[in-house]
Amino acid sequence: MAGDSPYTVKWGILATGGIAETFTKDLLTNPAIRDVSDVKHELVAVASSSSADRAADFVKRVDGLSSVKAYGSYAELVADPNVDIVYVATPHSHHFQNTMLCLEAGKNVLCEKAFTVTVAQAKKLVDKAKEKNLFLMEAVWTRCFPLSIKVRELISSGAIGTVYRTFGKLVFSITDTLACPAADLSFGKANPDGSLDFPDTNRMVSLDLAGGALLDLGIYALTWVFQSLYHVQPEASKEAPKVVSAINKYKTGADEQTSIICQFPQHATMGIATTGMRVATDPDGQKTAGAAIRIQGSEGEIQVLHPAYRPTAYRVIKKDSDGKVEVVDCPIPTDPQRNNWGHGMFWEADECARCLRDGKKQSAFMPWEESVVIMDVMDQVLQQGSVTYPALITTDVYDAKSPLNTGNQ
Ligand SMILES: NC(=O)C1=CN([C@@H]2O[C@H](COP(=O)(O)OP(=O)(O)OC[C@H]3O[C@@H](n4cnc5c(N)ncnc54)[C@H](OP(=O)(O)O)[C@@H]3O)[C@@H](O)[C@H]2O)C=CC1
Ligand SMILES: O=C1OC[C@@H](O)[C@H](O)[C@H]1O
Repeated sequence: MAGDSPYTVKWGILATGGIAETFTKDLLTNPAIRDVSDVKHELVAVASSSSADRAADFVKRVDGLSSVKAYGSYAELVADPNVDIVYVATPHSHHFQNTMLCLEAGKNVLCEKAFTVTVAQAKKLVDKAKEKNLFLMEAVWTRCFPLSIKVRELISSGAIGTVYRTFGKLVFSITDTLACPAADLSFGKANPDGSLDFPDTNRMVSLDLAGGALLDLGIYALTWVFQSLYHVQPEASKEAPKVVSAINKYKTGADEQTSIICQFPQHATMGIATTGMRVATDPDGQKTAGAAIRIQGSEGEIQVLHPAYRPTAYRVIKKDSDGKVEVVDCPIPTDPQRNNWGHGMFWEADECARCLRDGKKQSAFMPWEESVVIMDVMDQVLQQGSVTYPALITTDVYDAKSPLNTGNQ
């Protein structure tokens, strides 16, 4: 239980790329900006697989304290007794090996999405966390937003009646499509010559880094399908969906456009998740294209506005609303003491802190079982679309000396 003084969690950051920086800056904001006083966060160590200098540069970039340890290997980070929990911020390809490295060393873990490359890897991580009695959570930060909590409450309280269908789409593109009239989230990433605006070695499209739309972006469309049609169901009646999907591949072999139907026959519900890097929902960047997610019930509809991964508004349209739409803004707070920084990842950090404080090994927002079921869906989709990743990143055999852990890959 919470005492008078906040429970402090000491974080270690594994990798020094884009999202590691964003997350760490959120960690360092004052919890008071989001009305939080029961937990707080301390950055104690950062590791880069490239060099200790790179880790030290990272600490400077995020304006961390000079006492923060800067390591030149992931192994040193997980051996640091001062670290309570490690945030794994490497590409998807690395998550299984890196998270295992942490768990084997006795560290609690918050691991970036997508949790793993295969469902077998996800199950092994969960088994290891159980065996070691450690906290483990897939970092689907959107689930920890007050907006998500509110939407889940609305669904559970019957605000839109019985929910039958959810549309969710997350796309990187420059053009919209007639093929998906419902929901969307997009960025302009298609070049006039037909290529995508990433080098073939970039983690978005490289098979070596488990690239592709599904694992990077489609997971958010699935997040909303699962939050609305699965998560809110009583434990006893939860059913894994039947999955029908289609994939268009990019020249690298990764999926560039993917559509998924999740059918929950016992509940008579369906979730339609689409993702891609070639079609757009928000082509003008002005959110004029409308809802990113549509959750449709017998008495009305909840629409979550673009972007699906970091939404700041939703609306409720009741069947008998007579043209009136309730629009609810949920802005992300910023910290005036830290250059008005605030991205929204602090809510998942707070959730981790509360779980650690309360001795919980998993978060109710993103339970292990749900991470595994979603990985199973994505695994099936990749198989249905014949996307094949290299053995190095699909193996579910842990290897402390894997190049994915030592940084030679
Ligand atoms: N929640 C969110 O909103 C977001 C989540 N993500 C997720 O975070 C993860 C990382 O994404 P992002 O930060 O954008 O990626 P970056 O490429 O920016 O950073 C990845 C970091 O991983 C480390 N790394 C180790 N081996 C490799 C390798 N072979 N190739 C590339 N990087 C390597 C590097 O750090 P070092 O050299 O220090 O070891 C690198 O800086 C992904 O799983 C992605 O899905 C990404 C963006 C947003
Ligand atoms: O998690 C994510 O959300 C935002 C996207 O820009 C990014 O590619 C993805 O990893």
